[in-house]
Amino acid sequence: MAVIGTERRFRNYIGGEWVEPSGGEARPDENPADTREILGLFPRSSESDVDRAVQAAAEAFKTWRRTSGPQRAAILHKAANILEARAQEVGEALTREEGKTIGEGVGEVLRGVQILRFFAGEPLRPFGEVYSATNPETFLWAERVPLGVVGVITPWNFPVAIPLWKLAPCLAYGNTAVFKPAELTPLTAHLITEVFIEAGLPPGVLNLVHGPGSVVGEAIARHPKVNAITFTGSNAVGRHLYQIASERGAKVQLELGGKNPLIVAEDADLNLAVELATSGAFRSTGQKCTATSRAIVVEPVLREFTEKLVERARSLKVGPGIDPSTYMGPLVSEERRQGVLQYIEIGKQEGARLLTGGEPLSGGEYAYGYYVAPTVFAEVEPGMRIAQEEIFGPVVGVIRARSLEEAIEIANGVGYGLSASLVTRDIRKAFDFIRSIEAGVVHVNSETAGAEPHVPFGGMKGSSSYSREQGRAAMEFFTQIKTIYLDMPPA
Ligand SMILES: NC(=O)C1=CN([C@@H]2O[C@H](COP(=O)(O)OP(=O)(O)OC[C@H]3O[C@@H](n4cnc5c(N)ncnc54)[C@H](OP(=O)(O)O)[C@@H]3O)[C@@H](O)[C@H]2O)C=CC1
Ligand SMILES: O=C(O)CCC(=O)C(=O)O
Repeated sequence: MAVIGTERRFRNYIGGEWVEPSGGEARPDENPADTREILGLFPRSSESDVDRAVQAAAEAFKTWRRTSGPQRAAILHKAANILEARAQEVGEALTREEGKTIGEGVGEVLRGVQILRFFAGEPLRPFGEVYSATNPETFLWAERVPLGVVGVITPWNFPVAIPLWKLAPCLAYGNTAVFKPAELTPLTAHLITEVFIEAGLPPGVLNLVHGPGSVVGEAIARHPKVNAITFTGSNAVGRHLYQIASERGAKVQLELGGKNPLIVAEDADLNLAVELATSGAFRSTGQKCTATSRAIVVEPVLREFTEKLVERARSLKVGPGIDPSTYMGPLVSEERRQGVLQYIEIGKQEGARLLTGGEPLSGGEYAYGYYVAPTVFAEVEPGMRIAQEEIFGPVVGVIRARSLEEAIEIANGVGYGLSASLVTRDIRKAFDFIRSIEAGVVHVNSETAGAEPHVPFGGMKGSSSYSREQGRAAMEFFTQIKTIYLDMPPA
């Protein structure tokens, strides 16, 4: 693979201009499939860069909030068309800097296009309600108005889709944004910003500040002029941000982790169940908050399901995501790889049986990448750490259940509640599951991962802060309600 070099220095985008950060520090953006490839150097910005971006966003808010819905809709539509035309290029950049396969990379960009198109429609839809007032001379209504400046802090695992499902509603409802992408995926953030600029977004409405979360993210969360924070990422950082931002009165939205179960009922189509478990556990190298990390299987089909799953996991082609025949790429970083390997050790020490995988892949085409083999554990007990904690890698644990009721109890016995799936042919079992499962996104006969852009997305329990993203539900977070009493002046 070609070494691109370190000559391409990128900048922040603030107040309608590409600007150098205040300090001179830069960070190389590497390809996790081949670390010899450096995609560019990105700013390690400071608090003063954040302040500059927030001031620009606050200034731009004064006019952006007064643009008409159709004007905002036109810009988002144009952004969708531009992104669609650049889907292959942006998808390739995504694969090169994050590691997922090219099919998933381009697919994610096209998902981003759908998200933009949905939210381009939002400013054209009703955004208020008219009431009858006690005084017949009073005109009384309540309308949704923007919040102001929103801090958008995003992770690396969906570096196009997640920023877009936050930025599109943020801007559609009349807010301005300070966008801080993950340090591991700055190039896709740069490309998204370019798309908005080309679509005609006025200066200051979207500001991009690269840099470490502990400096840039923290400064956004603490800034008194940032009215709201929308965050996706780890529980530890999410809870920390919630504390500091909500303490000063900012609105906060968190989308956090998951420990998502796929339950296999006795009557399930086992080939389907194995395919759903494989895709849910190993696509994107397991780095999805919606990934399947527990397969909870009822006893009569446990053995057959497990054998088939192991066989399927062993058959997967692991390699650089840019090769179209690859099923599973590398982990995003060495730190993440070590984190996953540590959990595999913990699983072994806890007494779970490692059936396949469990080791880093090295040599040959793996020599310069962060690869771990698709890993299946059996004899996982519900209380084990590998059955309770988010691993965020290509690891799935098979858990035995004596009945569907017990399977659902095990599924609910974790601190998370993002997504869950049941494989069954029995409609009664499906409804029992739908009613009793503690998850924000429920699937029957489909995998735990994936989300349509026009419907609410988010988790229960420790997986989110109750609010939902995407679809019309996004309006709840990105707007506030203004109630207006307009009395006719005396004649
Ligand atoms: N729910 C989900 O979709 C995701 C969950 N995770 C979970 O988190 C684990 C660790 O992943 P990681 O990428 O480190 O997740 P983080 O929560 O650390 O990162 C998410 C975003 O928050 C930023 N951030 C980090 N620290 C702070 C801070 N103190 N104040 C404000 N912003 C901050 C990060 O910046 P920076 O770029 O500097 O890291 C990044 O932009 C994963 O293993 C997984 O379990 C991770 C990604 C997505
Ligand atoms: O399953 C999906 O497509 C969305 C997953 C997600 O939001 C995440 O991993 O952060």
